[in-house]
Amino acid sequence: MELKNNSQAPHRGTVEFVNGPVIRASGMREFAMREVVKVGPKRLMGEIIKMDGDEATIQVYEDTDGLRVYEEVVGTGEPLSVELGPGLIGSFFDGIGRPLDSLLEREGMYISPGTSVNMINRERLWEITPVAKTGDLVTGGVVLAEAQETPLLVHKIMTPPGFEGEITWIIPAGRHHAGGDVAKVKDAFGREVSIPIIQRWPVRTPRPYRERLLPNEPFVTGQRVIDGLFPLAKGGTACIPGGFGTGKTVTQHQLAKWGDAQVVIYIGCGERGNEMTDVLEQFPVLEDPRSGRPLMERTILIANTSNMPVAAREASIYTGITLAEYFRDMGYDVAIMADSTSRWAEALRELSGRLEEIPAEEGFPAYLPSRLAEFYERAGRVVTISGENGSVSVIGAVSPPGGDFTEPVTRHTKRFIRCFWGLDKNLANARHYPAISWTDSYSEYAGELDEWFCTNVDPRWGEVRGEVRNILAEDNKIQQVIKLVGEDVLPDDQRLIAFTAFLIKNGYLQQNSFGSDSYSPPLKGFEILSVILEFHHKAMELVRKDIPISLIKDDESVDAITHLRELAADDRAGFDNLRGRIDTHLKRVAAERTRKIRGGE
Ligand SMILES: Nc1ncnc2c1ncn2[C@@H]1O[C@H](COP(=O)(O)OP(=O)(O)OP(=O)(O)O)[C@@H](O)[C@H]1O
Repeated sequence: MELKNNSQAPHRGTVEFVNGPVIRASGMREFAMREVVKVGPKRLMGEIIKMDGDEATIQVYEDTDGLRVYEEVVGTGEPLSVELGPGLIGSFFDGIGRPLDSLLEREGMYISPGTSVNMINRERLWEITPVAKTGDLVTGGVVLAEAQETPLLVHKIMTPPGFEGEITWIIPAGRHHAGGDVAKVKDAFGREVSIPIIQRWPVRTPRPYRERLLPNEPFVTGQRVIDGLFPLAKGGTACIPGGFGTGKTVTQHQLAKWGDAQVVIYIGCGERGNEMTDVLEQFPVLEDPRSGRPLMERTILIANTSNMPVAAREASIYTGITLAEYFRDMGYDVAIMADSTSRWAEALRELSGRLEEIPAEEGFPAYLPSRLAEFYERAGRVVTISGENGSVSVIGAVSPPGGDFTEPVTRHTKRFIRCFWGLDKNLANARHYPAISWTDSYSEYAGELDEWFCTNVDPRWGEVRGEVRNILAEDNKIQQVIKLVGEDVLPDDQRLIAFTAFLIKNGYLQQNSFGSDSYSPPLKGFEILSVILEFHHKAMELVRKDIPISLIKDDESVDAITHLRELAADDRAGFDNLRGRIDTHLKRVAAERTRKIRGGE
């Protein structure tokens, strides 16, 4: 992936023009498109984004204040790359992969321009166990050795993609520095090549895989509205658009904590300075609920510091997704969350303005959709080049100004994602959490995932899901009528639909992230819905026999439906007990009615 031979003397050019994070330089004929360069005496990091003869346009990832024309631009011979190896998990990086934890320690909250530091600490010792042995023939992606990176994750040190040869030396079991080699391999030309533990990969190039798999396994989140109505597949794409304070961050945290992934990559793109501090403060205290250990033991954070120029924010999502693909290649399920992609798109807009490009809608560049596609298209469940199954699921929050889902970032994002969890301001105002709208949201995976849920949860999964959606859609129309003429004029069958929808909303869709209901396994959600639907079917029979809805609703057993979520998923006796009480109540109502009719009342 090298752009040129590093042993050559670096190319040099001259700054001609500075416009914030965008500069133009001359004498650049020898440089390569997308090459990383160091600019000026502070050696600010930049990337060539346009070449025109002898001139190049460079986006600089650091503050260009004080930079002057005629200062030097020096090539590095490399595209923008990340380091891959043990030591990534639990770290905080900035958008271009500089480790914030060690920078914060060294430089404080405001990192000086030109500060360079390795992404992975070379000196750190790891207990490494070889997996391959001398004489093995290896190809790209083969696991050579393993290190217990954190109590929650084994790091697999692999051969780089595209590699082939015979192992002539393998690291012995024991404690080794991350900066060393893991193996030596004789390649097809008989040359002995060392494979380092820490490898590099250019962030804008997707890592290769063997085959894409169908998205037919769910990314179980433990959030009922998602798993039950708008499920995400492993390797799928989702977006969470929502206005200010509607619950994007809480939802992303829930997915990070409970989502079906061994590795979480969280990209915080904040506008306000304190948003980044929030991310850096909130994440380390989050607990992995399944193991009781810190969530950071399977998480990497990428936070864009408020004092970093927009270009670094633009790069952050590529840095994040490359790290995700690396762990996918080890055979892990990885979830990547970007909060919020609107701030990332604003970075694109600002850069485009500086480049004096002709703006498209609302000032965003015309290539906004293709950039969004580049990000979301790197999601997927795949067979890796070494034959393992791994996945990268991508979940992007969007913050549309004023909660308007027709603005360009939300609209274009919708073209590339298959799961849309729209947050509704009215629900958030009514403190219905998660405020995921059941009318605006959709999942294009639901059909493909039904089979998995039918096999692994209950054979009636698809049927129940369909009926619940119908009731909610019907209720939507009924609510419009109620708004106009009130509930009293509605026929009882419609009032029952509205009541069942109320039970679904309050007993199933609402889920408090901060209590014991924070994680709801699919089986529990299914049990709740089946109790609600059983009640609905029996109640509808009574309504058809002209039994007033007021009698049907009026019982403690019916009220108790909205408390079913307090039961544990495997509390079969608890669910059956309520089923029994509802049944007794409805039978009693029917019997009383029959007695009254016989008695001529
Ligand atoms: N699932 C939930 N359960 C309980 N409370 C919730 C839930 N979702 C959101 N909230 C409440 O809503 C508040 C705002 O949520 P959050 O900070 O996630 O919104 P946001 O959309 O990220 O806001 P911003 O636009 O400022 O980034 C939270 O502090 C919390 O009180």
